[in-house]
Amino acid sequence: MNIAVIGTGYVGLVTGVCLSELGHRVICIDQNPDKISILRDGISPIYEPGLEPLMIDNMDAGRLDFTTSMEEGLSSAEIIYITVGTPPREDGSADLSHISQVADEIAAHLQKEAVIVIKSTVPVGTNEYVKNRIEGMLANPVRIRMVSNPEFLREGSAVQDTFHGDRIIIGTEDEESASIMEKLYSHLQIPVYTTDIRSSEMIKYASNAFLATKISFMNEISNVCEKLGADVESVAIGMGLDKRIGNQFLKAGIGYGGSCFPKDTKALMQIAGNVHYDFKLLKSVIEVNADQQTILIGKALERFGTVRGKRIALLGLAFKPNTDDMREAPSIAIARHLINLGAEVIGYDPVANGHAEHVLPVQVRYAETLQEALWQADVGFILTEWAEICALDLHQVSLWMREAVLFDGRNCFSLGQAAAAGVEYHSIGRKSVAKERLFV
Ligand SMILES: NC(=O)c1ccc[n+]([C@@H]2O[C@H](COP(=O)([O-])OP(=O)(O)OC[C@H]3O[C@@H](n4cnc5c(N)ncnc54)[C@H](O)[C@@H]3O)[C@@H](O)[C@H]2O)c1
Ligand SMILES: O=c1ccn([C@@H]2O[C@H](COP(=O)(O)OP(=O)(O)O[C@H]3O[C@H](CO)[C@@H](O)[C@H](O)[C@H]3O)[C@@H](O)[C@H]2O)c(=O)[nH]1
Repeated sequence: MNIAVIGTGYVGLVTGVCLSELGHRVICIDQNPDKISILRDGISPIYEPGLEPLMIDNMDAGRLDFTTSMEEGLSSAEIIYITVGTPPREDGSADLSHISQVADEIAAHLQKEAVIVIKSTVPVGTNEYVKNRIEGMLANPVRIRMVSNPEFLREGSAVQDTFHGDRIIIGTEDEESASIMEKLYSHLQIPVYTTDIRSSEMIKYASNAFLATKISFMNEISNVCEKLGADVESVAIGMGLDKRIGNQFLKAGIGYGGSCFPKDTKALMQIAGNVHYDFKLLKSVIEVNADQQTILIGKALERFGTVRGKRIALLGLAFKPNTDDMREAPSIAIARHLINLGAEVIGYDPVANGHAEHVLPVQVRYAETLQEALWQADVGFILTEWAEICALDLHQVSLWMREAVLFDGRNCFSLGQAAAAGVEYHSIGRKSVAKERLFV
């Protein structure tokens, strides 16, 4: 089929590339000319494992193209995906200005009947709003069909998730659109669940809010574990053996970050508030997460009294491993806090240093390697569980650092590893390790 994808961010680019890999002819449209020019040169503007080679293969096969022109992009499209951003506004509600702008452009340039698929995460009722907006402004009187098809990919494993996701959700009001979409995805061995549009829009927010709840719940459990001398890693394993609970998303840490959970939980609060519903549980999930993001600083202050003048290495800056995305990364709040407290901060991330420079305080310096970051540091904060960080030889670390005190926000190491290496090690929901012994 001929497909146009509007927006070439994490979702749009991955969607466009994967659909072309399935044999469809895809043109990706973005208003950012720099992005389109990079893409045309066969370079992915985002770090996403496996994406760039797949993109190049499909460009070479003549199935994938990029443009800034809506007119060109929409000229032969049978299916139009909307994948532009829906960032948070000041009050937490979703900013739909990019969606509205795209609706206007579709109305101006659409020349023949098309299925319009909203993949962006949008508040309940947005598909209806977009349909009315386009129909109200159509330059040519053609039929449009709306489909809500929320995206569930995770950054860092986006290509894998697209080809092997748990489910595809299709929200539509007519059977023909449902069968067009089912046919489109028929090469993927992924269960398809078709429902009405409003429920489909809600499934996306409910799913993210539920996963965020799991994380905040485990973070609170970890805080209680610390006070009682229990080990949150063991607790999570024991809980996860119950199939009703499941063993995923039980990892305690320094809170969830990224472009989705923080934004979508706040948006769902607003969506509920708009219909006069006070979503108390979700409010707590958000509050717990805000506190958890800076929990390592509390631990450091408890240990040292002050961090003024201490040289602190932040290991991992992106919000999770295998991505360069810094949106709502816990490292942002942590770096700001440490700088305000008078610490000297040096950051290291295998791929996100460049992006971090734009969002972390200017006082933060950057290292090219883990060794450079840890060299003569008083304290190390582990913020992202990159494989390279979890593979560190702690004995070696103790030789590089001045004081060899680690605060691990991702529980990358076992307590035995830390004790054997002779580092002082404080992690999440577990006993601390003194240089010679374990202590509570
Ligand atoms: N990032 C994720 O992992 C993820 C996963 C699932 C769902 N989502 C949702 O998908 C949507 C997109 O997220 P993202 O992370 O890909 O966003 P992004 O910010 O990375 O990309 C959005 C792209 O849209 C382009 N754009 C904006 N307005 C445009 C216009 N009028 N015409 C053409 N292009 C335009 C921007 O230039 C940008 O390249 C959001 O609603 C998000 O919540 C994101
Ligand atoms: O047990 C866990 C799992 C995750 N996290 C944190 O939660 C955040 C989000 O992680 P993850 O869900 O893996 O990454 P995202 O790319 O943000 O993906 C989420 O957000 C996307 C955008 O909506 C959805 O499409 C995905 O299904 C959903 O998992 C990260 O900061 C993780 O460190 C934890 O703290 N503990």
